[in-house]
Amino acid sequence: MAFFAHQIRRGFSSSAVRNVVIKQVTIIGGGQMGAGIAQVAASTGHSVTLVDTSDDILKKSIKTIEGSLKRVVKKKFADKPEAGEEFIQKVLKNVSTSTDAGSAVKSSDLVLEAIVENLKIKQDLFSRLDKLAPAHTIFASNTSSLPISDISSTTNRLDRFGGLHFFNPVPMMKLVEVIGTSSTSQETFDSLLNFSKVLGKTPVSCKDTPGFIVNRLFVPYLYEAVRLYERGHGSKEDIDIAMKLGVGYPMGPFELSDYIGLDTIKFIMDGWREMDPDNTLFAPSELMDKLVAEGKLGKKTGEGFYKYK
Ligand SMILES: C[C@H](O)CC(=O)SCCNC(=O)CCNC(=O)[C@H](O)C(C)(C)COP(=O)(O)OP(=O)(O)OC[C@H]1O[C@@H](n2cnc3c(N)ncnc32)[C@H](O)[C@@H]1OP(=O)(O)O
Ligand SMILES: NC(=O)c1ccc[n+]([C@@H]2O[C@H](COP(=O)([O-])OP(=O)(O)OC[C@H]3O[C@@H](n4cnc5c(N)ncnc54)[C@H](O)[C@@H]3O)[C@@H](O)[C@H]2O)c1
Repeated sequence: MAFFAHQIRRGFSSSAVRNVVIKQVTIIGGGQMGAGIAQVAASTGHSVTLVDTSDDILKKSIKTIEGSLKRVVKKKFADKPEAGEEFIQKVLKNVSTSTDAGSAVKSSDLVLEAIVENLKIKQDLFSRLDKLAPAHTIFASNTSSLPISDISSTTNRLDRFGGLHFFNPVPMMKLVEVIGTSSTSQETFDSLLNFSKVLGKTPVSCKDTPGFIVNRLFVPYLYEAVRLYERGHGSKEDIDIAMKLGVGYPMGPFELSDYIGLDTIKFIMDGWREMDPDNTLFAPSELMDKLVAEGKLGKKTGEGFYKYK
């Protein structure tokens, strides 16, 4: 009876009664997050195909992975540089690239999407891949803020669909939020939890609620820092110093917003405000709107709250 109730809660489906051991991974989107996830998956022995829209972007993704691996081995193989170089080559061998997502998913146990934060584009991608991936393949999204149940709604594998939310920079941040919708099967959820552990991360279980755990607490904090600055209650520099030295955060809110990307943070907040316009935690910021409109998105464009050129 308990088993049955449990299956109903997670959405039982006969096609999902076993745990999938994830070996072959397709990651769609080779940007900040996709490249980082590919690196960590390849470093832990998975066979990874990284997919993006052009070979030029993918070349950049591999360069990013290489650069990050060099930082990792500098520590891990401090006394054995040759073993470090060997490790890098071994990891890079585990990563192949493709601009053809349809072919890449055909031999995948997991398809993890880290493309642009846009519901329609994510839905279209998964709807197309749903028809091409094997039945056992689990689909997951790395979305920061969109409901997983909205992204999965265009597929016929609701029981094999969940969220895997990584943190930036992926090689350094230990947390993964594993998100189950009301339709995600227990087997899929367990496979995603287990995959996160095999990557060397610590997973936490989340409901499919706005911002899951971290972003629901964290994004209003980033916005309040900007509003505090707009009210003239402190300089950007002092607010950053205060949060680093006062509560031990590794980066202040302005440094971190620039690091994540102001477009990403604004997109998250705009979406929540649309859902709940009277919630003062979701109030807009004129400065944030202005910077994003000017294309000053943070580190990735050379300027955000601070200049990086
Ligand atoms: C919005 C989304 O949905 C959710 C999110 O992702 S929210 C964002 C979450 N991320 C954070 O909060 C990041 C907060 N910042 C930090 O933890 C740290 O500042 C940081 C790890 C990014 C960098 O650390 P910091 O001490 O400031 O700088 P730095 O000295 O360059 O790096 C520290 C170590 O990390 C390593 N490192 C940093 N980035 C790395 C990367 N991308 N790859 C590999 N190694 C990296 C460095 O090599 C260095 O190693 P060392 O200690 O052996 O020298
Ligand atoms: N930046 C962060 O700190 C962070 C943290 C956690 C989660 N996320 C989420 O991860 C996702 C990716 O964010 P990012 O910061 O890596 O973005 P990014 O802009 O760095 O990378 C996105 C990549 O996806 C590619 N892409 C776009 N549409 C595609 C398609 N249809 N097929 C294949 N590739 C496509 C782009 O060319 C680009 O290389 C977003 O959903 C974001 O909300 C971001």
